[in-house]
Amino acid sequence: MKAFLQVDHLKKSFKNTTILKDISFDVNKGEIMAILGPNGAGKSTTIRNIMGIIYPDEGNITFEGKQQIPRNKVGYLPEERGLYKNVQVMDILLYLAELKDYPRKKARERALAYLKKFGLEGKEKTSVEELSKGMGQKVQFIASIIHEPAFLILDEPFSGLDPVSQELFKQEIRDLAANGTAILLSSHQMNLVEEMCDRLFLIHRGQKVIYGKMDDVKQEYANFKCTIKGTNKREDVEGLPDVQRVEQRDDTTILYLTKDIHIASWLKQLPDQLEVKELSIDRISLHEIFIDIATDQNMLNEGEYERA
Ligand SMILES: Nc1ncnc2c1ncn2[C@@H]1O[C@H](COP(=O)(O)OP(=O)(O)OP(=O)(O)O)[C@@H](O)[C@H]1O
Repeated sequence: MKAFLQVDHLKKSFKNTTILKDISFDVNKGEIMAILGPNGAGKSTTIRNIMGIIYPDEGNITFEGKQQIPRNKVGYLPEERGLYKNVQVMDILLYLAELKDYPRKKARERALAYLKKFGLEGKEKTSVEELSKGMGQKVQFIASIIHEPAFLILDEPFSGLDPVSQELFKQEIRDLAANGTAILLSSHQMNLVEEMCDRLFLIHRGQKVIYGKMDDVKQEYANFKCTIKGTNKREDVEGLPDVQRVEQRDDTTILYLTKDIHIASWLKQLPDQLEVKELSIDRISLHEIFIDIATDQNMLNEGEYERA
């Protein structure tokens, strides 16, 4: 796959504080790449560097091999929402398309089609300030893709959307990638990231922690967990083989298991005195992997992971 965006050894400090320490990743054409990390990790700072809003202290950012950002080929849904308020929906969409040198007639056609798709048919003449939060977000999303960008940055695209609208956005983002758009997506909604993204780049305190294909990351980090309903003492389960961590709440015990264990064999050796009203085996989710990293639990202490 060909990279549209290449970020190499990005470093950025504000005053005397280093915010980004040697960040490198790329985004290929036709893929959805997630940039993830706890609050304050440096995601928006990375995106602002890519967009040329701020400049890196060190490092290189290239678009199809060139240093200059090809503004007309880039779409950006920023974290800070806000379109001009006192303007009609169609006018703002056409204005933004014009800024990208996109033909007016095509822009109007696309705007109408997207407004219809997102349930905003007939809102062309509505003033932006009269839109609800979710409606405003839909218009801003349309604004970011009206000019058919080859590279799209979406910062928290799902916030404030109802479940139906989330599905619409999900499908649209997938379709854009399927048509060759390179997409960099930042979101705290791990379930959506897990479903949608091809690769992920996870930063913590301005440094890379995980960079790789979603499937490989899950394979590497999504260990099994065993959830048991029943009254069991912590000390009775803590000593069981291959148990890395135990969580207990009321009569539920969750045993986080070590990597690469054989589940059938592990189940066979559970002691007879264990009270089991219900038992389930699952792989931990990206959400749980994220929490482990954000709270500095053991998982990644053995080193970094890269398999992009
Ligand atoms: N203009 C600035 N001046 C000084 N510090 C800044 C500036 N912008 C960001 N920072 C700091 O850089 C760090 C990273 O911020 P950033 O906004 O990139 O995080 P983020 O990963 O996008 O977080 P969130 O998930 O909360 O949006 C934070 O500690 C923040 O306080």
